[in-house]
Amino acid sequence: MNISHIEHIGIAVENLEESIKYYEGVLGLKCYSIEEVADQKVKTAFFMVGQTKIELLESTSPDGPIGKFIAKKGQGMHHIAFAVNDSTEALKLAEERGVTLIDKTSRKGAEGLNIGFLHPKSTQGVLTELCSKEK
Ligand SMILES: C[C@@H](C(=O)O)C(=O)SCCNC(=O)CCNC(=O)[C@H](O)C(C)(C)COP(=O)(O)OP(=O)(O)OC[C@H]1O[C@@H](n2cnc3c(N)ncnc32)[C@H](O)[C@@H]1OP(=O)(O)O
Repeated sequence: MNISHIEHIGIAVENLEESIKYYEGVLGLKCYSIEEVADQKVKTAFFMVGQTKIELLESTSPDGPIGKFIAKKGQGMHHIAFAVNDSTEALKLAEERGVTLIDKTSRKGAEGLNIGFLHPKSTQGVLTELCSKEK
């Protein structure tokens, strides 16, 4: 699997602008990027914390994964993302080790990374993302 570090922690929020005010105004972090990822029906905002990022996720549609998550559970921690060398290889390995995949192969996520998700029902309750840089 070769996980090198926690790439980011994904947090579902109702309103990106309001949440950015908290992360900047209270915690003193700096939002360095806002990006829409149409494929995932989200708008993201990123903050660097050491080597790890916080990724805020606002839904752009009620039927997207974040829209559905917030409707059921409200705002809060949504997923953990690990940096790996090759996300498609890591997905394959996870499947061989008995994990149910959401994505069979990688797709494009924020910041141009190749990403894929493991189903929380087979990862001890935590939605898990594997991501790697384009080689
Ligand atoms: C931009 C990109 C990036 O980083 O670059 C992103 O982050 S995109 C971030 C947004 N995209 C994604 O999350 C894509 C992957 N997610 C998905 O495909 C979906 O959200 C699923 C995780 C499969 C959930 O699907 P859906 O909402 O249709 O099903 P559901 O609500 O019935 O959930 C099925 C079961 O999983 C649980 N469940 C749902 N979301 C969960 C989460 N975030 N963490 C832990 N458990 C979770 C539910 O409680 C439920 O358990 P019970 O059966 O016990 O009630």
